[in-house]
Amino acid sequence: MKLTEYGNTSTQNVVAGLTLARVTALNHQQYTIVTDAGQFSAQVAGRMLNFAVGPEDFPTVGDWVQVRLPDTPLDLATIERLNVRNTVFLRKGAGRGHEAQLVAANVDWLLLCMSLDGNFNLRRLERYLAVAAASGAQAAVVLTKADLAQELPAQELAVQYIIGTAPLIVCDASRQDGVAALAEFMQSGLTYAFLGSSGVGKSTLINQLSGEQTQSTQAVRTKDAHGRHTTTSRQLLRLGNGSLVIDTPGMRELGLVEADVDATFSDVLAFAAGCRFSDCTHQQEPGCAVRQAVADGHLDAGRLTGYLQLRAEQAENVALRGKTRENAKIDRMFGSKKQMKAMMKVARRKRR
Ligand SMILES: Nc1nc2c(ncn2[C@@H]2O[C@H](COP(=O)(O)OP(=O)(O)OP(=O)(O)O)[C@@H](O)[C@H]2O)c(=O)[nH]1
Ligand SMILES: [Zn+2]
Repeated sequence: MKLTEYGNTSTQNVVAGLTLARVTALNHQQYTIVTDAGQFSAQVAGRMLNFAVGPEDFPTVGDWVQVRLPDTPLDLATIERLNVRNTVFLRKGAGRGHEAQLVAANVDWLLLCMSLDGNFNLRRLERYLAVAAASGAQAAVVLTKADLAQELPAQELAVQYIIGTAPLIVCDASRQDGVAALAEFMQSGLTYAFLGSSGVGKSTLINQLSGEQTQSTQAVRTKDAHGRHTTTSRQLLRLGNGSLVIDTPGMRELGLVEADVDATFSDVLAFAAGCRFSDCTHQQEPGCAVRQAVADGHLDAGRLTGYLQLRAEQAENVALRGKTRENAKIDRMFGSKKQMKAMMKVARRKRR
């Protein structure tokens, strides 16, 4: 095995005694890495754990890392350093927490998957595009289950309007050559991450792309409470054509963490330039050119709804993130907010 088969090797200097590696799998804090010397299980060095402030400080699938190799191949390698990322894809953690969750790093193309059946939703696609725009990776849209589409040409047109010049690939995995267009799109040496709601057919596409070749490295699958198969761990696979693929767990909902909403709504912004007030929220102000465009039929009302929704969510996130950061800083400096208050009390007493 050659590490160069696992992507365009990071150019960062490797510290003496350490070895360059790429993270190819992550399952419950257990890493799998590849190096020129082969594949190893790995753990994160204690030193890295101590200095980690947020989830971004931990390696994730796709990361380039520097490791200390074990004496025997059966022992764990130790990840000592995390190389600077070209791109990173974050999502809001599941549940009530606002912690960001790393999905994948050093991805060249995000393949935003949406099925053409009942799951088809343009507002959700806008959400994925906004997150993709902030990731640094390029985005392409993959429409799946074409065999179940009710009105394929109209759906394609609607998607094309939203994504502008981004590539659009339509797949029908129920047909023999249903993923041929996708296979042709994917280039050797580049890293692709499939993103999309649970059940849109990501794993099916990946299996068809890889054929028999990845049997031994198949993503770990477990049955969830409902007895459905769900992708639970993330894995970077090398396809026969040399391209690298990251399957990500299906998401019920993609929460915005880092997002570039404006980048996704150039049509809305173009109309907004004509609003009477430069800080127009396009909701009730007089002289709003965006609402006028909707009234005149020049702009789809759904676009404005999608834009306002994502903008509001983004604003809420920025505020929340500031708070989370502040708390993390306090914890780092004082151990906890309680300790900080106790120390401030002592300091005030001393000053008197
Ligand atoms: N009719 C039809 N069914 C498909 C197609 N592609 C996938 N399916 C079916 O859709 C279901 C879900 O497919 P998966 O590939 O497991 O979906 P996934 O996106 O990987 O789901 P998660 O692992 O939960 O994220 C399976 O029953 C597939 O057989 C398609 O092109 N046409
Ligand atoms: Zn306006």
